[in-house]
Amino acid sequence: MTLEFFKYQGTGNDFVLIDDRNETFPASDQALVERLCDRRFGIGADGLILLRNDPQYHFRMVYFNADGAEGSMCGNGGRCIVRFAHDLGLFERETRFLAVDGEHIAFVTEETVSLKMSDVTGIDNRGGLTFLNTGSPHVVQFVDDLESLDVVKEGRAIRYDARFQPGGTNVNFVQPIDGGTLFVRTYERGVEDETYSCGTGVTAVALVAHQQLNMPDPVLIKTLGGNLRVSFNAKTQEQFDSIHLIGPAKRVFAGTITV
Ligand SMILES: N[C@H](CCC[C@H](N)C(=O)O)C(=O)O
Repeated sequence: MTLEFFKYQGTGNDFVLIDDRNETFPASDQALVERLCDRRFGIGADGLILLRNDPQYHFRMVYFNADGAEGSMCGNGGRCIVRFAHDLGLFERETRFLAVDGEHIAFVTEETVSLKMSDVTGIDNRGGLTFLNTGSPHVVQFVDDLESLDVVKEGRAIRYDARFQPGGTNVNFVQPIDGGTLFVRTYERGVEDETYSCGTGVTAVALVAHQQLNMPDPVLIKTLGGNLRVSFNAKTQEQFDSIHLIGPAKRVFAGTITV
């Protein structure tokens, strides 16, 4: 079988995008998705995303982590599929689409995609670790020297910690740069490695920084792959709506692969 694919990236979080409006992609073949995402034996990506039709929306997003399993919400992937749908001509400036965590609205400009994220209803303390769900589960931990932190080692220990079983969690390490800017590095579940950026992760970080450091809206985030902005409305200290993740998302290349 020959597959046509597109490669997109949003602040270095990279994805294989497939136009699957005719629903021919074998989505239950986990080994195939894993192989397509493999950086040596496949195309290489942090995840794979199918663009499918939906009767009530411009499109539906189906997201798989690099391990081939269907994942929870992916913020950078969401921004990339919005750019993809725009490149396919499915909408002009504003879109409504469906993802695993429900409806999303997004706006595109030449440079950026602004994606409305799900509302956040709580921030927990799990035995000393700050945990919240922004569409995907995230731990947020402040550290002093993020540059030299072993993110894979420290992140993996928390990802598999008993407090977050059975699903596990993504893990974000954060160091404030100034009163409105944070440096973030993320260990991603399902990729089982550090990625260059994680959209639901930096969203979680911004909300926690508002709660714990009084950081005002919007929060600016620096990741290994570039800069993002998170804007939000704080209803209480741990409830947020009108959350938007804003930053670049670009097509890198297109290709065909025989599988
Ligand atoms: N990179 C993604 C997160 C994917 C979530 C995934 N790692 C999981 O929790 O299963 C993002 O930009 O939000």
